Amino acid sequence: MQLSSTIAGIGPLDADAMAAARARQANLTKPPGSLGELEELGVRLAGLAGRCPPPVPTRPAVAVFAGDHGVYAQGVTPWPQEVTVQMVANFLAGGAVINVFARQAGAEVVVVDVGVAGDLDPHPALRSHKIRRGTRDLSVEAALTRDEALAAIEVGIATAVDLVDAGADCLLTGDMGIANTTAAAALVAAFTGSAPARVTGRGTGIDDDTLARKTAVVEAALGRLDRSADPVGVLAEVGGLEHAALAGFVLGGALRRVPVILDGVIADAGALVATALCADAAGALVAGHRSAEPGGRVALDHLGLVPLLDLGLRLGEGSGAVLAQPLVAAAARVLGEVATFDSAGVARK
Ligand SMILES: Cc1cc2ncn([C@H]3O[C@H](COP(=O)(O)O)[C@@H](O)[C@H]3O)c2cc1C
Ligand SMILES: O=C(O)c1cccnc1
Repeated sequence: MQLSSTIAGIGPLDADAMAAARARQANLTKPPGSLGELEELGVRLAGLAGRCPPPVPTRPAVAVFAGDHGVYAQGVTPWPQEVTVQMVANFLAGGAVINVFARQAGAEVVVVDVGVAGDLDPHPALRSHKIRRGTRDLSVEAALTRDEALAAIEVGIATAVDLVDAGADCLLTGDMGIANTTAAAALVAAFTGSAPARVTGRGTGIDDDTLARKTAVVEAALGRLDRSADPVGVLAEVGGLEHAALAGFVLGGALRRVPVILDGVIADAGALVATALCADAAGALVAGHRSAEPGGRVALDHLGLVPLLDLGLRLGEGSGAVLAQPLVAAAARVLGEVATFDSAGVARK
């Protein structure tokens, strides 16, 4: 599905449904505001669905977008690049953390190859949309051409639309790609204007020397960036194929008006791209958790999102999004099922 027509189809949250949800929150048998962030989340879910009470999402689907990174060559991660392809096989075999958490939450898992450097055997849960075998090295040249970035965005849009049209009512972001926290840091710096040192973190667990090298790599990429570039131009210069696909996934979810629960820093970076392309896409976003990666916090602040969980997670794969999904369902369910003061005969002054 095309980016331009997708953006044109995304509208704002429904103000009437949100007003109805706020009024209803005030009449439910609880002190006003006592459910904290879940109350505002319920209001936003009503605005997204265009009705109050909003539907309770019961069929979550997580899409794990996988790709490799040319910047791996700069020594920014302690893990071998083959781990990307090996972990994709692990996802398909059902043995990774995301599979375990998805079984716990009753979520479907699909894996989307947008740019894994190695070959993958066909599998029913694998969608093969390889755009190229890994990006170019973002520290020395543009990671992607504009056409490659656009193609990856459109894979993400199509994945979201396809999952929703097949019955999913809540989309969860996932990622796999060794070295992808470097590209995520570069995107967060570019879209928020933050210094690379503030948004570059230890990823899978790097020592001080590697962190210094990783930060210098992000600085080099940012130094090359044309400040007048549009969001797709910025994405192509310093991003990754999975970040691009995640941006499209957010847009596709917003188009279909279902909540999109963000996982960690890779998804947060993708959401920055998506909202730069279409501000109204922000209405579909739910921050599943706050990643331990510093760029995650900066991105969520920029997006104005309050994370539902803050567990020090730094895995990716979609793990934090899947853990947060029951909270999103609970926020919707409250509006439909909690008794009102009148219906339950509970007094208030
Ligand atoms: C075994 C393993 C499983 C993972 N699952 C997610 N990631 C996460 O770590 C990677 C990013 O970190 P960095 O930028 O430091 O390489 C991504 O693949 C991300 O999804 C994993 C990483 C490893 C090693
Ligand atoms: O925030 C994340 O999703 C994350 C952090 C570190 C490594 N991989 C993913």
